[in-house]
Amino acid sequence: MLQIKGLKKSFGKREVLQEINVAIGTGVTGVLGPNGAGKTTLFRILATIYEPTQGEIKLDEWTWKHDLEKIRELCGYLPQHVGLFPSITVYEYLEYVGQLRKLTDSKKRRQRINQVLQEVNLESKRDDKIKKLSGGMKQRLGIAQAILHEPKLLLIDEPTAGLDPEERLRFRSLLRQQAQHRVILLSTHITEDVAMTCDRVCMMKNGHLDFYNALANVTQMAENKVWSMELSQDEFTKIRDSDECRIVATSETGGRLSVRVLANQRPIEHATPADPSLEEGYMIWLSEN
Ligand SMILES: Nc1ncnc2c1ncn2[C@@H]1O[C@H](COP(=O)(O)OP(=O)(O)OP(=O)(O)O)[C@@H](O)[C@H]1O
Repeated sequence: MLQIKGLKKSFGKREVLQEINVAIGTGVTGVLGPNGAGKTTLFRILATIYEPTQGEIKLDEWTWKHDLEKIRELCGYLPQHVGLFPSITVYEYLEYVGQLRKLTDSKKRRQRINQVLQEVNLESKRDDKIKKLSGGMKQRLGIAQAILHEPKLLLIDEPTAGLDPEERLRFRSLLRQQAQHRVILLSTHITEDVAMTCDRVCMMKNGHLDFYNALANVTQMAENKVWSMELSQDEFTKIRDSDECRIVATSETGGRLSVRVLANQRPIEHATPADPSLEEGYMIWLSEN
């Protein structure tokens, strides 16, 4: 269990994290938030790169204040931009990380590398130079370096940006496989990553964090606020320019526009209520926070 109490972080006079209080168990927890919300700052504190300005963090019985070395052993981190060495092979890189991570017994280290290569499906690439890997393969190697020492807390910062749909699916299923005995935090802007991968979700804005125990609680925020309708061009222009409505999807068939709109009131007489998505719940949360 990861417990964060009264966590604050300031850079100079700027308060970037404001009084974060949350307790997170095993499984994948999404951390959704727009640019600048404070997600990376939170992850860097958890990864022991930044020190908090105030507050307590605990993983099971270990604390960030008193057990820093132990926390470093228990924590795996895939940053937004992982520094892989292009001219060495996949295996050589994991050998290097294994030594940094104090896997000192060479036989056990070799076994663990082989096991992880299998888990992330990179066995056939083990002797390829890193520069030859695709973006998705590099992200999978990023996960491999983060889980090599079998961490209890796994921090993954925006992993699917720039991946093609197939690699994105593969990455999501890899994360799910890792979730059984670990606390995994997945930072992302992409609600679909959360919908497909996460057991629960936190939402961050301006350094403030709200925790939701089930994704359905976020989806529900858009209940009775999503409408679908067909519109003429004139009607479309009216709705688009209205302060009361926000168009979230549009498609065109035979000159008529099918539109999905977020609005507190029925935006036009023939609009029908629609089932909300996680993304729409998130958009409502963003507009209200
Ligand atoms: N080292 C630093 N010094 C000063 N300000 C910083 C520093 N690191 C981050 N910030 C500021 O803190 C705020 C939160 O940044 P952070 O990178 O944590 O957000 P984020 O949610 O990860 O955003 P993104 O999705 O764009 O990565 C931003 O306004 C950023 O400019």
